[in-house]
Amino acid sequence: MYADMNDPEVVESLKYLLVPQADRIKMQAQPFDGKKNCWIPDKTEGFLAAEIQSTKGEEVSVKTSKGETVTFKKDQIQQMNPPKFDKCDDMADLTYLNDASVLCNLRERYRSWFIYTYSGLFCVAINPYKRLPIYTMKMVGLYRGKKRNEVPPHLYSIADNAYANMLRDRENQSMLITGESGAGKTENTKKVIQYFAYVAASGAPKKDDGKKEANLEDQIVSANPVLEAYGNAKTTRNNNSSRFVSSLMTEN
Ligand SMILES: Nc1ncnc2c1ncn2[C@@H]1O[C@H](COP(=O)(O)OP(=O)(O)OP(=O)(O)O)[C@@H](O)[C@H]1O
Repeated sequence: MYADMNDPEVVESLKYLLVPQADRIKMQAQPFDGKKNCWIPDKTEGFLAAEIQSTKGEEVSVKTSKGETVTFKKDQIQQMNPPKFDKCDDMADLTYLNDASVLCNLRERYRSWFIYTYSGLFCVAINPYKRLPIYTMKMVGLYRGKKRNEVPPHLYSIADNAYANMLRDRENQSMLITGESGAGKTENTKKVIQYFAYVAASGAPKKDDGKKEANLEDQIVSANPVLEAYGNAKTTRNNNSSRFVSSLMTEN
């Protein structure tokens, strides 16, 4: 199994996974001053970008991206990462790992329908509430056997790494899928099972009538309720997680 990067179906899927190089170059060209650009708290947006105008003792006067001038206490302001980190794939790479930078990175990615973002060993998934063309057989081909940094963030990569670890170490692997109600735990669990089904089916010998592949895949997917019941028993409700955000992580 492999993916042809020029295949129109693969190109369409990558629109929902990979930040185009041209966009990255454009983002990096944005003016930025590490001493002035910052995040401020905002009632509706959570955090807003702002520019420091002046500092007086513990008070900092900023101009927000909405054009207002507001004064905050120093400790209410959070440092902003340079534009080269905009829409970054792995938030563990951020220079400043504060709430504002993490949430605003997830928000910016979600605006472009990039629902998966790594945070170190975790993969954060945000519920898109619509079907994205990122769970196709061709996407399985793209992620199969690839290292995490060779492909854009996807839970297929987490699944594939777990599968590779199992084959290499001959050890059982587990995947923790956690998040609040409606975050997408069940959906993502199904996608992981679907990935293993595709991978297992593609390696299975075909019957004389050539129907073996679909057969094995159907069998694995039909075991979904059993696996799901097991998965839900392991799931913990994480009250700290943002609404509709779930995280996935493999453990040895
Ligand atoms: N990746 C996704 N793509 C498309 N739709 C999704 C995705 N993730 C979640 N959804 C949508 O959100 C709904 C809720 O997701 P899901 O049932 O997986 O949540 P959950 O975390 O298992 O909730 P609960 O803990 O209440 O069972 C799904 O029925 C589906 O419509």
